[in-house]
Amino acid sequence: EVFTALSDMEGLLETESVLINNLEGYISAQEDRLEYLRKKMSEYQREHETAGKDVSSYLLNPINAYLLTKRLTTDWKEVEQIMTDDVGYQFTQNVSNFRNILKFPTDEDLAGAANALIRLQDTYGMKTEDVARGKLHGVQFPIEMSSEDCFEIGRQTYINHDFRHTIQWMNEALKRLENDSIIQRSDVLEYLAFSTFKEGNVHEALDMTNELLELAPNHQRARGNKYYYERELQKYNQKSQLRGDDGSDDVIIDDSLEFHHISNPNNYDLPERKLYELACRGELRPAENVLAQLNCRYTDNNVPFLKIAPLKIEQIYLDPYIVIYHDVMSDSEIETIKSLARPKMRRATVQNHKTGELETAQYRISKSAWLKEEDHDVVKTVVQRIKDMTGLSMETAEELQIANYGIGGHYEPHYDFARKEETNAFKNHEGGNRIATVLFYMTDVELGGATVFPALRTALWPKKGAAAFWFNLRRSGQGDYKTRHAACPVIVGNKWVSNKWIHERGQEFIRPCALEPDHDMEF
Ligand SMILES: O=C(O)CCC(=O)C(=O)O
Ligand SMILES: [Fe+2]
Repeated sequence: EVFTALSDMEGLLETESVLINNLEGYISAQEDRLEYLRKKMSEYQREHETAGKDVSSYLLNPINAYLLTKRLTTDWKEVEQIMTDDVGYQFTQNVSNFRNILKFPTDEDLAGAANALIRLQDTYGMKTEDVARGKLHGVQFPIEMSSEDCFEIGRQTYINHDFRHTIQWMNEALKRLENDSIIQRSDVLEYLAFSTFKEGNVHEALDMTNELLELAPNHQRARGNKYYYERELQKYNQKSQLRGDDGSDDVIIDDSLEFHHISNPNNYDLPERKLYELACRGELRPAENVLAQLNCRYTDNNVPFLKIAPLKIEQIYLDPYIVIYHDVMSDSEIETIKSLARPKMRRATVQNHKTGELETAQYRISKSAWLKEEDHDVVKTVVQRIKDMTGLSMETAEELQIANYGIGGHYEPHYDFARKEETNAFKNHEGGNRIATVLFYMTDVELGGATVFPALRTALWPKKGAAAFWFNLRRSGQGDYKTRHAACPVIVGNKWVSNKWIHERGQEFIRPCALEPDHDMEF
């Protein structure tokens, strides 16, 4: 699939330009053909008119007699031939050939891309109307979706049984419907009515179905539905008469409600999902007393090389310890790493908690690749730099992982360390658990795509050349549950990151563990 990484979607524009050229060729072949027929027609018309002025004398001339006969035999056969000629054949043949040599998205890609839009809408609380008008998270882009575009998203959410979004998108499709639209008002109404019913509003579903039946009186499914909705309403009314109310209020789902429901960011008891969303939107910050202790500084870690170019460290959080190192990967290193990774990129997998198997999942959408130090000197240099930055041993660290996120690409809240209950935990990894994570940002991201720590109310915004570093384990060796973090969906931009997971073994004398469990010392 191509939708999981932006780097893979670039080829699609090339495909499109080839298809446009082919269509252009087809149209001009058709035009040539019509042009030829039009010329023939006026010739015949002219002759025919001349003949019609004086029929008998026209035919008295043997040449005219011959020409008329010829027109009605060979000439008309030729016209017939041209009319039945399959000009399209060569061009459709071309398209079949393109399918073998050019990159095409699949139905799965279409579903993935539509789901990505819905995910963005939910995470960032964007109104359907705004998205359809090209307004994303407050930024206006020169895009206007057509009725068909909205209908297609609605169809996708319908397939996913997501009736709430189906209603929203079908309503947008309805608003945009024009006389020359490919889809019919009745098509939209059918989806809209059924989803409205599924969301509990039977009255409205019935009204829509009646409207649909006015447009298409013989619509069999609509007739069936109408009967069904009426029966449902009857049953409901009978029940409410028994209860003694007037039965006129069925459940109304107001989809505008969710957008007016604003979580108060100062509420410290929000569920993780809300914290995650607010952090992704840039609406959360740590408490003042946490922020007050932070600083930015230069350090050389006593590494000779860093004395010349000291590290710029920005503290983000103290417990757990999270920092950003600025300017630790150069543009040329980034380019080299991207080109080494590109041919190896595969859809990112996650480990199944129970079976330990690697599998793809909706909650992690990106493509990734692994690079070894032997692959290129630049990888070796970068790993050495991580060692200098962190002072930690790279002996038991994993290879460098490179990831690219597509539109809507994300990684929902997770821990980088393995938990005790996990079957195939890194506990079995000879290097022990993942003590720390280094995450290099290899691009800026125009909109969205932050790395967030919901429990810490903290968001890190991708900045090309910078790297985030945090400890996943407490000094006791126990996993630090406050390090749960996520990659927010990318709204606009191409997010490339690379990370190095550093393991416990080899760090014993560098970051000694505390004697008492969970009693943390200053780092
Ligand atoms: O890409 C990000 O911002 C975070 C990625 C991450 O957490 C991971 O790959 O484990
Ligand atoms: Fe992670």
